[in-house]
Amino acid sequence: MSDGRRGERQRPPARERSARHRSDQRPSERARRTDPARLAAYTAMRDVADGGYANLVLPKLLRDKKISGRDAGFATELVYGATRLSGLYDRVIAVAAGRPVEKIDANVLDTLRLGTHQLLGMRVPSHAAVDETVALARQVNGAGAAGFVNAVMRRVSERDADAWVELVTEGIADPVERLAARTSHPVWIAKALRAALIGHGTASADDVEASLTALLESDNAPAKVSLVARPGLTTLDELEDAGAERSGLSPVGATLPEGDPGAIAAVRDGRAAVQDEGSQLLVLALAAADAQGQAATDERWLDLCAGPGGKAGLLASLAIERRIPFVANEISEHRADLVWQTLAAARVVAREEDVSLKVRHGDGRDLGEVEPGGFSRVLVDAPCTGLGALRRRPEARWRRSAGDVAALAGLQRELLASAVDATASGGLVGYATCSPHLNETRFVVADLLKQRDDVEVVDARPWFVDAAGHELEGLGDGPYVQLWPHVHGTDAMFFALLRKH
Ligand SMILES: C[S@@+](CC[C@H](N)C(=O)[O-])C[C@H]1O[C@@H](n2cnc3c(N)ncnc32)[C@H](O)[C@@H]1O
Repeated sequence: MSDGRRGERQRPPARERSARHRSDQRPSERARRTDPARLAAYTAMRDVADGGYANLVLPKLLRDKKISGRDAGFATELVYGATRLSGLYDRVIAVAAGRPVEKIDANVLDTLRLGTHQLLGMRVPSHAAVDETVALARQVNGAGAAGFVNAVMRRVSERDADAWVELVTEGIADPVERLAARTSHPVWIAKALRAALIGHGTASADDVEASLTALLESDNAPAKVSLVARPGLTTLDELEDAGAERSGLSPVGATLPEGDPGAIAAVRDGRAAVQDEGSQLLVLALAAADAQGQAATDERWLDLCAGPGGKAGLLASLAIERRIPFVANEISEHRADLVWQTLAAARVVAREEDVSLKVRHGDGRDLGEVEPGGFSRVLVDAPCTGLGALRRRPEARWRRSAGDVAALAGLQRELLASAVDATASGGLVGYATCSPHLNETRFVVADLLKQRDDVEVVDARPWFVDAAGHELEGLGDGPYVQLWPHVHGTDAMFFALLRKH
């Protein structure tokens, strides 16, 4: 369970409140409204239920409501925690309410999830969690619902988190299903991650349970905010001056211990960005690896599916430093616009240095035909399920389905084949996903190798070490690199390096 941050704010001392039962309170007191942070958290939960993304809707809400500092942190933990752990909390709520959660109004259920997270996942004192949740329910769900919420919350507060987890999972016989329930993951994801840990050689079938437990638990822990200092555009010193700390993992990476990254000037104007360090390392590795033949003498780089432009931002700055032309391609017009904006600072420098930097709006599957052999290095950061970044996207695990893996399979293979076609002899293709799922990673590359003999796999591990500038633990037996949150502290990025003959 994640750490909470606070108890009560703007409230009378606990002694005064706990001395009286709620039914003894004056009506005016009973009608008290909840605080802005909890209200914003509830609003964000409802927006997410309507299809929004927590990492987009919540920051906007907090800005609009002028909620900042500790209150913003509290609201964020509430929304992220209650969303991630909603699978587990729904089991708890069902027992406490004496009815399946499907029989509870969806608005009321979100209120209960927020309250349950305060009780079981944060350090909010029980009486504050119950009182504030009832106040929230009265405000947003109505007086009738508030009575029900009060009863359920009181029942939830009777046990601690460990006791509840034990109670709601003790009847599940299958160990992976039980672990999935304990860590609030859909069973299909727990099974796919288990297969990935074994299939990538990170764990053996005999000892996979410990790794799987650590991996699933890492999905429930807030990810640190990682920044990239785009070379030639800013420096780690500038980020340090703005409060970031050098990370030690990526040579261009830093961690922001607190505060809004958007408040940092270098981030605001695109010289730095928020970027997972696994993503940084794979871009640096692709740029460092040795191209051969024509590709080595006539460099031109391509990011085949670049939107919204995180990796393109780093690739472009490296390309400009080496005076190498760079193209970022993206199929979605909106996301191609985002790439254009992401590259704003790089575009200025590219113009000054007279280096070609282009954003192309089009289908990457066509590029191999449109520009056969036209590039020395091609990055395919393929559309994927994102199962390696669940800690950053709290709602993602509940939105994805096993069918998504199959639905993306054809596109991933076509993009990789097109990338190989677009690569010059001796050139390199980097195939990356932010998912460790075997069907999106190794099996995509294996299918390519079965179908063509003009490409070979290069061991990516030495280039990661070269890129990092220090040894990296847990890179496995190669030739692919699979990073893990519980091992490397990064998203579970997969990277395959291929050389065209
Ligand atoms: C995983 S994201 C890329 C993330 C990006 N590299 C970054 O670091 O910000 C995959 C991107 O591929 C794009 N995409 C999907 N199908 C595509 C296609 N046929 N051709 C080009 N891009 C495509 C998606 O719109 C999405 O922006």
